[in-house]
Amino acid sequence: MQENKIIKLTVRDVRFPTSLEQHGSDAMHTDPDYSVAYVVLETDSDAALKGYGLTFTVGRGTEIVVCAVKALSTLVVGKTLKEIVSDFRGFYRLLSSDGQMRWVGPEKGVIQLATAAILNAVWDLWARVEGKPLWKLLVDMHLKQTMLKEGYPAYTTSCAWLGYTDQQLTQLCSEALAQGWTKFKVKVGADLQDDIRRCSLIRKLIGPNNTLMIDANQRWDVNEAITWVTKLAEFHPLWIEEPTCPDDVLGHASISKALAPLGIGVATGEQCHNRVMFKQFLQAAALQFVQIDSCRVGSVNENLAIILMAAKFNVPVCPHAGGVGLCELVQHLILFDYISVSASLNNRMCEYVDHLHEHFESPTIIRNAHYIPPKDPGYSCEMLEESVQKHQYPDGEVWRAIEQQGKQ
Ligand SMILES: C[C@H](O)[C@@H](O)[C@@H](O)[C@H](O)C(=O)O
Ligand SMILES: [Mg+2]
Repeated sequence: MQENKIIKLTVRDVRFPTSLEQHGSDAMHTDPDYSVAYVVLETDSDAALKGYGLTFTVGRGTEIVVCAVKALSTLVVGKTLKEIVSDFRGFYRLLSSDGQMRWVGPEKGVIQLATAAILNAVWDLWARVEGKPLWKLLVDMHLKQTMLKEGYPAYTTSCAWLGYTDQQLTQLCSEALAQGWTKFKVKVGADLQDDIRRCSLIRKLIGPNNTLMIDANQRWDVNEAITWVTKLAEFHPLWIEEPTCPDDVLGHASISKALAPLGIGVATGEQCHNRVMFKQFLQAAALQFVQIDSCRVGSVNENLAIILMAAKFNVPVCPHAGGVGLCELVQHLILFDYISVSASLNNRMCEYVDHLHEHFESPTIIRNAHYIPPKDPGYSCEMLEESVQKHQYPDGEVWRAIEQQGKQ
């Protein structure tokens, strides 16, 4: 391998005004502008190879993540890729345990999101240097024919965001059924009567045999979660996602225990800040579905540890995706899980949200409700330069236009 010295890191604040149409809305995030802190690593390689990385965040929070990435950048610039990957564990610890930065984590919150964006770019660079898509770099073995032929099963969250009307829900759900989707997630948690109406509507539309999941985005207390979900049990959801505070391990365990007789599992992970939290959730039997996220924890490194722990506890991994770029990235990890770890599709699926893929150089390919394994080298993080420029906050043309409208 050439040395590939990293000579520059740039990070940009890229936001999409999704809140204008209530895309992505839920019980806690009523006006999310889907955003990324977008990192590009430049190298001195002959081919001027670059690594692209990102982390997903929402609206104004992006500027804090960008700031954290800048603060970490000195730990990366000047290093060679060879140096990094020959002691990746050491490099991971350098980023996550820097003596002057770890106080603001450690390994959680903004600093961890920033670590994820940088490490995602390093993984992307490495996979590009090897000329392979990341999942192949990880499995580095003969391909499983089923994945190539059929892809990895996906579920959709795009039909039933909390801010969507019943009419929108009906239309999107009917379209999705026609496209072959069989697994659907509905946002719940703001108003019980609304939830009953929406779940009943979607259950009627999808029929008794398709799969339904519900997601409360941390809206309830523990007892409230149990009572509320019990009232939705008649719609037979497979799981309740993020029923309560994402840090409340024992609370999740109580909810899991109470809902088990109803055949409803607990899913969580999109805001689970590190592998130690996942370990506790698994040890306490506090979740029945592990929702890894490509941008919340310390990139591929930490997700591999979580995938292996989930296998040890025999709990299926069903990644969180959507946002900006989360589907693009996490598909690599779930392919690795299937090919090298779980070798099972039982109760397993990967989230898919039909938004913002057009801004990526190698957007996800979905066929018949399955993720088709990506073939382009890298970790699928690279965004279209035009999209980045247009959405860069606050000077990109999209944001300038919105500001103008606000003034009129
Ligand atoms: C603010 C976001 O859209 C969340 O609602 C979203 O990540 C969600 O929890 C999901 O499971 O996709
Ligand atoms: Mg969720």
